[in-house]
Amino acid sequence: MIIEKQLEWLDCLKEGCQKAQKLSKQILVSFTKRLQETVTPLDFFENGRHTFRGSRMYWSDGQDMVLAGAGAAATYAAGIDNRTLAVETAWKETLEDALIFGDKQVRGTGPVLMGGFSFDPWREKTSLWNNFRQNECIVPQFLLTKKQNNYYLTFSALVNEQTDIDRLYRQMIEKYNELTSKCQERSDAHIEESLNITENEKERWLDIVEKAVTDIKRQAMEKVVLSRTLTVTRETPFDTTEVLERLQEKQSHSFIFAVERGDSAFIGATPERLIKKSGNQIKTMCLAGSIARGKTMEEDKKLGEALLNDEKNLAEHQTVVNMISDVMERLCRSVYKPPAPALYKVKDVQHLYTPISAEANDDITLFAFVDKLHPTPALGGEPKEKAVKWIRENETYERGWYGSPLGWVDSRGDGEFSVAIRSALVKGNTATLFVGCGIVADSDPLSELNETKMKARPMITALGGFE
Ligand SMILES: C=C(O[C@@H]1C=C(C(=O)O)C=C[C@H]1O)C(=O)O
Repeated sequence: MIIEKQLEWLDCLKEGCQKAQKLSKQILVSFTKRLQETVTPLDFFENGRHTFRGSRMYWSDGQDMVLAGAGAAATYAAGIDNRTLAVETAWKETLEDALIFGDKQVRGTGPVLMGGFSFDPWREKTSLWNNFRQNECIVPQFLLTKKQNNYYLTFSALVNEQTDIDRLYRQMIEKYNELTSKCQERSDAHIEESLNITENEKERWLDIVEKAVTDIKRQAMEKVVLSRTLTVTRETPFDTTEVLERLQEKQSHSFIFAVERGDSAFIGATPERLIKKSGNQIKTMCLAGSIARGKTMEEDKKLGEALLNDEKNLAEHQTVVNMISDVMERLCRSVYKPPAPALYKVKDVQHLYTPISAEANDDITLFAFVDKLHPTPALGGEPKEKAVKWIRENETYERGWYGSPLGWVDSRGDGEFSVAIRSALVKGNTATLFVGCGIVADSDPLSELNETKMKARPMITALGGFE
């Protein structure tokens, strides 16, 4: 521990308290320092196991950025109507008077809002997701940002005129020491145990797919994405860090995430980006249309080629391209997309993929993109409102945060939201896995069922099954 750095955080808190007195309001104070001695994001996450259980979050972009948050300095949730913009407005109000110290140039440092939104706020809540609000973004009290090989730690706190600064400071330094201490070897702790896998309401799901096909043929809608759940149990409780570690090991190029609330954790490794914003530079992607990976390179290539030429999958994909392009044309200039989809290969599955880049019009925020894009027809359908209503009325379980925007935004407005698929909600010794697929006029229920089985494999592996 470097003494001068500790004193800097104390000074920041004192300044925050003075400003809170002057303005008679709560002030968000944050302080970022570059870490000389590194603690990996997974160690940081694991170190928070006792003190921060239920308020930890992990998010990796699968490239060069990992964020790990512990504790909540501030929490933002909103009702059903205009929820994305309501969270954004509250966040902007906080930022107006926030005191931000330390290095301000690095993306994903300083006060960062991390969290997500449920798939459909109008869907009735069930006990499955009882630990998760419809939407919730938090500014972590401690945020570890790994950017390439640089590590930054951001402290954040809300202070008011009454805050006992010395006490808060002492408590935070104690927790900081705990979070950044050397982690014991975890791999020994891995539990090899057999899993019990149940496919829930399989027959009923096949009927729902058939009903969707009938409605699509009647032209009630063009496409709808239907999902189902599998329940995976074992004798002993699942361990969030262990699952994250396996995802990180086997699917390091996907967005890897974990959000803990109460004694539940929503975990996954998704290939799908909803939106990334750096300054005015925007990146999004259309990912729809799926086939298995081959057992040999040759088979893999053949399957890929079949997918690239399959009319049903191309049509499913095009629906997504049309909708996302339309949103991009409205909110951006210089929209670029390749003329035809390419393949995106992940563990066990390959997809049709069209990346889109653009330059955002001035004043268009990351939240505005989230608001307009979610759900794309890769997770909802087309037309959006009809498909989401159809899902609400016909799917037999609550999606909760599955298929929803999950990510972060910093005080500069930069950030990224992934689409939370290939995921599971883990609670004790039970994991609920979510898998879905796009249904169009010529969908065959049994092939769709097989597609969802294939999509469940990576998560089952991460829970300790298969391999
Ligand atoms: C809905 C899921 O995946 C989505 C549906 C796809 C499809 O229908 O081909 C492909 C990728 C995702 O956009 C899921 O994995 O649960």
